[in-house]
Amino acid sequence: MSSPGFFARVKLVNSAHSVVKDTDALRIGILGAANIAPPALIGPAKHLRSIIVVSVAARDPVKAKAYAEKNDIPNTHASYDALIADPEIDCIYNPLPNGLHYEWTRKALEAGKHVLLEKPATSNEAQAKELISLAQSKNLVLLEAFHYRFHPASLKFRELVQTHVASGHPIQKIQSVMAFPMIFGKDDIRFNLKLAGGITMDAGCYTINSIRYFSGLEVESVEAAKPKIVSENVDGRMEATLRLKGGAEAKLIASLTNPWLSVQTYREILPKITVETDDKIFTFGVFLLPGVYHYITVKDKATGKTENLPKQYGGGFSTYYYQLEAFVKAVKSGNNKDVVNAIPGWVPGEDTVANMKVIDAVYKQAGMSLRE
Ligand SMILES: NC(=O)C1=CN([C@@H]2O[C@H](COP(=O)(O)OP(=O)(O)OC[C@H]3O[C@@H](n4cnc5c(N)ncnc54)[C@H](OP(=O)(O)O)[C@@H]3O)[C@@H](O)[C@H]2O)C=CC1
Ligand SMILES: O=C1OC[C@@H](O)[C@H](O)[C@H]1O
Repeated sequence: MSSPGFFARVKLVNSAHSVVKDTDALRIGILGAANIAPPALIGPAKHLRSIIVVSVAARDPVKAKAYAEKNDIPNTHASYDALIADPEIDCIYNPLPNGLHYEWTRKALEAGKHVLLEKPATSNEAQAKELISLAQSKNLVLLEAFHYRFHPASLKFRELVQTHVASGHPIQKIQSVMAFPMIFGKDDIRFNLKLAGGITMDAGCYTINSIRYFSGLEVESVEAAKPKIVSENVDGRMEATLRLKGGAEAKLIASLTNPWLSVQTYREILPKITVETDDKIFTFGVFLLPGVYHYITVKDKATGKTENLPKQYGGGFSTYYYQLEAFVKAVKSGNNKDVVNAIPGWVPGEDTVANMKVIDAVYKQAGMSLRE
């Protein structure tokens, strides 16, 4: 497949030309008229024959209708409960605020629906455990939307690191950064404690997930956690040091409060993961949205030379497209474990629980209370 150029990629990842749908296409409904749904679900679904976005429910039915019209969604439901209860719907997309993930995902699973659930999965580890075991007991797919993992560039970077590790070079250090200035207002759900806000939940969940995913190592302990508190028990920036099993040190920086026009913003604006072994430093820049742009470099510590690897744009689709394709495959397989576990980038239930466990541990280490 040839790779499109930068502007073609930006256009493609945002484009929404519709393909003809399969007669047995999955039918998915959206909980809430959320901002993330158009790029994360509605657009990508238009490219896929095997899934149709059939409805959206909002707390205000007028808002749901306007959203449906704007996004070419054929139907609306008068409430979240009504959407979940609809027997014509196979799957639910849950992009509600973090603090509502558990309640509405549980309801959807209880109603027999497969769920694509926005990150972070729940407010804390205990809730994640409950949801995962409920999904397993009902043989339903529950996927936490760590979309970046499914993109060809992420798969390539992981393979690169893992191959080097397997050749006798264990990871010594790893760092993941996702730090932006104040792009959301103070009233945003991300800073609302009642809705399980906080930066460790928001950008932090990606940094933790990427450390675990690319290293293939679990977190042994959280050794330090330094928050910048923006309101009671809400972190606007978090820096933490983790110890991974086997001894490697991991650092995360997550922020949504970097000062505009500062050196800090300049240094941290691009999400970046760096993995260091005894002899090499692997870097994956813009690992979160590699469909738009990314770079992968390998620096040889002895010679100081840096190799720039070919970019992996594939067909130029977004991370969300690849994620949705994986979700559909899992559901279509009947949640067959052999199929699901072989999907590159898949986020197994235990992975979701492990990620929430680290978020809890960061909050504990920072002297903050867990989200509820
Ligand atoms: N995967 C990704 O790249 C991204 C993921 N996210 C995740 O998606 C989720 C939603 O984020 P985002 O789309 O930016 O958020 P929005 O604020 O745009 O949407 C959240 C939706 O939740 C509904 N809602 C229900 N109860 C409340 C309440 N008490 N207060 C506020 N909203 C409520 C609203 O729906 P209604 O229409 O019913 O009023 C609203 O549309 C978060 O969990 C976030 O972490 C966010 C951005 C990127
Ligand atoms: O991808 C993202 O970028 C910005 C964040 O605040 C958001 O919630 C996250 O999912």
